[in-house]
Amino acid sequence: MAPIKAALLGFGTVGQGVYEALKTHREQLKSVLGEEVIIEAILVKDGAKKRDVDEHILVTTDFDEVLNIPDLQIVFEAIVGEEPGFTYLSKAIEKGCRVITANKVMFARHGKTLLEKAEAAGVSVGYEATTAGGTPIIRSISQLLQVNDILSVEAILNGTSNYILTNMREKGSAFEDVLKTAQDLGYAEADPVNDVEGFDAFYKLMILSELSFGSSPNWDEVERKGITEVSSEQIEVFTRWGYKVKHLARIRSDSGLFTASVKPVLVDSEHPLYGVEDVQNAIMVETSLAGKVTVQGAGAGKLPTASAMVEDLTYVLQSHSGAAVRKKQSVLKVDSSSSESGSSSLVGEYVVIGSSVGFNGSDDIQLLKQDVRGDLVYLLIRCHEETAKSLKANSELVVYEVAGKLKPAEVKVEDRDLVLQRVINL
Ligand SMILES: NC(=O)C1=CN([C@@H]2O[C@H](COP(=O)(O)OP(=O)(O)OC[C@H]3O[C@@H](n4cnc5c(N)ncnc54)[C@H](OP(=O)(O)O)[C@@H]3O)[C@@H](O)[C@H]2O)C=CC1
Ligand SMILES: N[C@@H](CC=O)C(=O)O
Repeated sequence: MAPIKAALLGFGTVGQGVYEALKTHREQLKSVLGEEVIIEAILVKDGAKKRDVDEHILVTTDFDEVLNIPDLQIVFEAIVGEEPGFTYLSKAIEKGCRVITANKVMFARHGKTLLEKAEAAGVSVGYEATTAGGTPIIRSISQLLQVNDILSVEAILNGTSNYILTNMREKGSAFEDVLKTAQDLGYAEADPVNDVEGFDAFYKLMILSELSFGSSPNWDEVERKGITEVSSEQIEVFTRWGYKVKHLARIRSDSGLFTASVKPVLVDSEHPLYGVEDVQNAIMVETSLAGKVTVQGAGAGKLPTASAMVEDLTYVLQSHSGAAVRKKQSVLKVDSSSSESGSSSLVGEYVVIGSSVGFNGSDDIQLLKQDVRGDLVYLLIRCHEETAKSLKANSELVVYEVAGKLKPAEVKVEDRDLVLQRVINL
């Protein structure tokens, strides 16, 4: 039988990982697929750069040369940005190729269209690598949880951010130094602003939303924050209080009404994602039958990401449908909101940091812990969600939510006057 002809778009961290994995796992692939997989062409941006690849491989900057390869079956895409990735994959699908992508910026925006195009063309799209690197979350949801309804997803989705936060806490490293290491290790995006400002985790969350709920919230209305505001001093105070800062991406759909956010949140040792460290990602999916299912693995890097792409080979070669294979849940009403549900009947715990923190006029604040560092006051408080919202709106204050502490308002908020007195007198 003839070998399976493939092309590789991009030869950076991920592209090189795919190239290496196909070589080192050639026998395993052959026994699973029944054929060898041969890379015929590699598309790059800089045609002058020397590439260490087998002689028979066409290295080009011209995508048409790639498309014109006779009997091309697979296109792996690992380039950067929405375009030209979307156009290239659209053309490849129209030509009857199966495509496998790691490009989440592109897939978050155009995934639905690509899946529809693939459906029409009778081919399939593998996108496991777009979300959480080597962690097999896409196929876990799409193929192993087809009957369950998905109620919510709570996840650590950016390996770079988790790596930075872990190293700041455990080794006392400076933010910029760890970011540089994450870049050297191939974890970070070509523009690391995508990682540290929360865009990357946001795109992944939107991909998971489409897959889990069949739709996603209005992007502009999802609260998105990165980790650049998290300081070493904050981490030190939180550690003494028994908390870690984790960059959490969360989405819930209640009868089609979304609640979603991507931001740094404090977690205590009871939280299921407390122990997820370094470049690891973890995704906790709350389901109607199976309860909470958590998948954890390397969230970034050359070989874990390549693993996701190479594992997609079996899926795209065996499946003839481009559609997201998980059944769509009925969406009664699609609305969007920020992290807060809008209900004032919830009480949660928050850390508020500021140089002069006072809560005059608030009627529901309970002080749980406090610390003072130089000019800054750190307060752990319990209050209504609405109060937290107004604190967050104050640009003089930094406010972190403590995950898992939002509870119905029957939780008693005690000693209001006494607490207010203490807070104001700090
Ligand atoms: N790094 C990781 O851990 C992960 C990355 N991803 C995603 O995978 C993709 C690739 O990431 P990564 O390998 O880290 O990025 P790199 O910056 O290391 O590599 C990007 C590659 O794409 C090529 N490229 C960029 N733009 C074009 C273009 N317009 N036309 C042709 N080739 C182009 C570059 O060419 P040249 O070599 O000539 O510069 C380079 O080879 C991104 O979409 C990223 O978000 C997904 C999961 C994990
Ligand atoms: N830059 C990303 C790479 C994987 O998607 C990350 O750090 O998670």
